[in-house]
Amino acid sequence: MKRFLKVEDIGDLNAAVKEALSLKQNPYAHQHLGKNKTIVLIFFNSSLRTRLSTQKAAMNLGMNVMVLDINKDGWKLESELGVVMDGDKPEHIREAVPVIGQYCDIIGVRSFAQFENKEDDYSEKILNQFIELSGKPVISLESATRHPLQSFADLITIEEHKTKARPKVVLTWAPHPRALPQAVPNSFVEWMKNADVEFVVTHPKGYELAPEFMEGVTVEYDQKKAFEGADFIYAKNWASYTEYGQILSKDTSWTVDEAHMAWTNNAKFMHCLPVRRNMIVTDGVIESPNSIVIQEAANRVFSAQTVIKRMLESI
Ligand SMILES: NCCC[C@H](NC(=O)CCC(=O)O)C(=O)O
Ligand SMILES: NC(=O)OP(=O)(O)O
Repeated sequence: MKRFLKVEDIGDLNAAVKEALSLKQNPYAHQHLGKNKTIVLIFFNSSLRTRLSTQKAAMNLGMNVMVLDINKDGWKLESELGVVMDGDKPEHIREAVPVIGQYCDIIGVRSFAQFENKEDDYSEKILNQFIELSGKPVISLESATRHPLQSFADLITIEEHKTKARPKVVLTWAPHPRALPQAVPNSFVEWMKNADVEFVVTHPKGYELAPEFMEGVTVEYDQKKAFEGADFIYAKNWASYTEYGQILSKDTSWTVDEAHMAWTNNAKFMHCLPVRRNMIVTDGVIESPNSIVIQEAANRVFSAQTVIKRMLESI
């Protein structure tokens, strides 16, 4: 595997989940695979889970791990061509990325949507420069449009907790004080479309996700109808795609509380975290026995470990 940016990169989903669950059973079975191999994790944005779980995954495989918070500890990077660099950015991404490539065997990069320009975000301007210029396999640690390690962990978690062959999974928008990227919902849609689940997305009007992700996906604007019969509720906020990066609603009637969960088929509650309590979800729901957010975060190690293992096997 040369890159992990989207669902197609992992191939057969059942095989991938099986491999992840086998690594979960025996995390150190391949600890010699990564000997004398180095992974560099570059963060343009904050992280708790992705940083720690990806480090842990690489360490389980015996790799050396280097992590750089590029905005805090590196030089601020210019990414435009033709700029006279007389401002606050001392280094160009076109030198920085090939240099990073000299120091490692695999690169992970986190670079969120910046909401300045929809085309720049949706063309994955930053991530693509890592692919183009590093000369090394690249793993997305959440890009402008996708968060595939999260969605892979979500799928593993659904597989572990489902009580029927084809569960109903509902992605629900929920309110938030800030404008958040569409990466997590886009990716979740992409993975659920390819999984054996009944999948419904619910959100207020104006929060339609990009058509390239939503083709063939059921949208139910009535949140109660969407929740009826659900086995998994996956909550997430995102800012508007059509009115790019705008907050159109902070309607707290969309907050997932006990009354919402009562509409479901005793559904499990999921969220990628970090989550703002009593905006996205109430204390009661996230602390209830049906909340599987910690198990979901735990599976981040095994989604990452599956991907890194496959990359090491193909180096
Ligand atoms: N990696 C998981 C989610 C990361 C990011 N959340 C955030 O930025 C939350 C920040 C806040 O709550 O202020 C997102 O939605 O894409
Ligand atoms: N879920 C997730 O990616 O968390 P972090 O942003 O903390 O890495």
